[in-house]
Amino acid sequence: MRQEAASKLIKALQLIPETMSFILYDGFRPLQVQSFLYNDIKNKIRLKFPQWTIEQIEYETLKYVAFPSIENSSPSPHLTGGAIDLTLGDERGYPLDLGTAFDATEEKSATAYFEKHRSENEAAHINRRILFHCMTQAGFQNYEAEWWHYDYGNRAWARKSNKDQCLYGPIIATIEQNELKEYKFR
Ligand SMILES: C[C@@H](N)C(=O)N[C@H](C)C(=O)O
Repeated sequence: MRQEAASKLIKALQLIPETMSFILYDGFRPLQVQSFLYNDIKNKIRLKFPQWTIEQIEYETLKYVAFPSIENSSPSPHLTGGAIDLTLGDERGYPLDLGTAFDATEEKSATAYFEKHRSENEAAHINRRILFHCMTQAGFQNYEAEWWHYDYGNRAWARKSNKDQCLYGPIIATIEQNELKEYKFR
């Protein structure tokens, strides 16, 4: 992650109850990884809804994964180093119940789902609130379709925080044989 975004994450970690921990999934992603995820999730949605049109499949895909882009004007959030996917763990680092699996492409993944369906899963309702309040208090913005996705400094963050400008553009990384060879900030 970018340095300031990482500092904000440490701040959020200091706000969660002592009996909890953070489990980090994805921070910065190079374009190849974003492209892989985009195609993978699109295929899964195609298999789940074989009767859907291409437009419906693309619409649903874009709910759960950003279009892979290194354009200065519209980089995918994870390509900026300002996005983080995470969940809460217990004190030994075992994941707590947040209501769905990470990356589940379903209605229940929406952060506020349990606000209206509290009785379905009281623990997930409380855990999502804890994650949300600690992350937003530290300066992150949540992506409403995914309880695990938070942004700092990128375009999504700037838009939701009413800032005129974002802090981070894309990070252009060269990957060879699954290793990061070189990167530059934009
Ligand atoms: C794929 C999922 N973990 C994710 O990161 N989704 C958001 C929308 C993204 O791709 O930026």
